[in-house]
Amino acid sequence: MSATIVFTGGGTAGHVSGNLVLIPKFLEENWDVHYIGSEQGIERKLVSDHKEVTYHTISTGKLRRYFAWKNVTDVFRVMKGIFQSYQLIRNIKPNVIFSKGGFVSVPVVLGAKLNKVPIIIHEPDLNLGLANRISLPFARRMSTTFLETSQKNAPSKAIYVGPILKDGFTLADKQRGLAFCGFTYAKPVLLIMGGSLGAQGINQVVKNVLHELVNTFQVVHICGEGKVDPSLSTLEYKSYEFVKSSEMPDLLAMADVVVSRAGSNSIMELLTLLKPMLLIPHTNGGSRSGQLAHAQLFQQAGYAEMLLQEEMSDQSFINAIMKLYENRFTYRDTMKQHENGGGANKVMNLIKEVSHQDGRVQESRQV
Ligand SMILES: CC(=O)N[C@H]1[C@@H](OP(=O)(O)OP(=O)(O)OC[C@H]2O[C@@H](n3ccc(=O)[nH]c3=O)[C@H](O)[C@@H]2O)O[C@H](CO)[C@@H](O)[C@@H]1O
Repeated sequence: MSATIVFTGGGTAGHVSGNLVLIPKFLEENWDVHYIGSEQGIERKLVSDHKEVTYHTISTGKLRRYFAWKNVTDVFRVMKGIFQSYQLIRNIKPNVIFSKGGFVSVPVVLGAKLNKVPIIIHEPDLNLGLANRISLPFARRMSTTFLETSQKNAPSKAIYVGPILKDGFTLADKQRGLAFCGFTYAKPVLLIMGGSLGAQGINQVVKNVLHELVNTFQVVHICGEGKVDPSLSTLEYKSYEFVKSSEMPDLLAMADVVVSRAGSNSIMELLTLLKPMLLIPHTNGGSRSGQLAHAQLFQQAGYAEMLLQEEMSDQSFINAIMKLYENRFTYRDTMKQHENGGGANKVMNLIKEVSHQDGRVQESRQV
């Protein structure tokens, strides 16, 4: 092994996806790759596809910005997680820790700091997430998906790299996407996705207006775990709980227009594939301002239309989709002017640079 890396991040797919892009690249270069995540979180399932990665679990608690009794018990769970991370990292002796954020990452970052292991965090959102806000003072560097984030937060540590996208996006294939859904070229395709955890509000409105949507489109809908309604399935409407990340690029390539939450990775993938998008930002809980800011930025740039969930009705949903479809070529032309490639390689170089600066790569070779 040339060196050892520990990845962390989880809670939603958005806090794992960049890691899933980087892991195969480090494995290819013979790094010893470990992941520290939670027992039940989505990260465990997603990372399990990579058999060469050693997955370690720690106790975690949710970071809430509001008062709840669970905050009290969660303090103890987080303390336990810090202790477990400290011991794990002391045994693994990694050269570097890479954190993609989410609440599971905080104990790992603190455990790394206590072991004096260099930490790099990646911030995928325009506004710093709570976990990364806590982690930033302990991190050596922070890579960012948005240029504005690197300019506004700790510019001496921050480096803009753009989104960490799967290589699959450059090879995405419309025909494979159509075959996956059993669709044809007869009608345009509308892809509806409610973020990696699904979106109940969007699912309900889709159900209400499906009969109208299929007059114009073939519709593929990613609903979230346990939310598929098999009684709605037809030749022109396919729904899935979650689509494997290896299959996602083909599904996006197949779409003529997309309705989506405004999670950072999703909107950057759509921008890369020049997909006109109707963004319905997540409006509950902590990430409210985060997704709203993304949607506003993309709307102002001319890449997207935005519809607020609290203002959404069956009719406004249909109207927004039809407007998007009618103006699809204008959105595409505007998106062509945006350049956001190469993020994964830039982060990889940063990780190697920090590992080497620290001198630990040479040390571990001698062992
Ligand atoms: C509710 C919430 O907290 N949302 C946050 C979460 O979003 P969320 O977890 O939805 O993350 P993103 O939209 O950023 O990314 C989702 C990723 O999952 C993939 N995918 C999605 C569906 C599917 O069936 N298969 C699949 O592979 C997408 O291609 C994408 O790569 O993390 C993002 C990144 O920090 C934030 O911007 C969001 O605000």
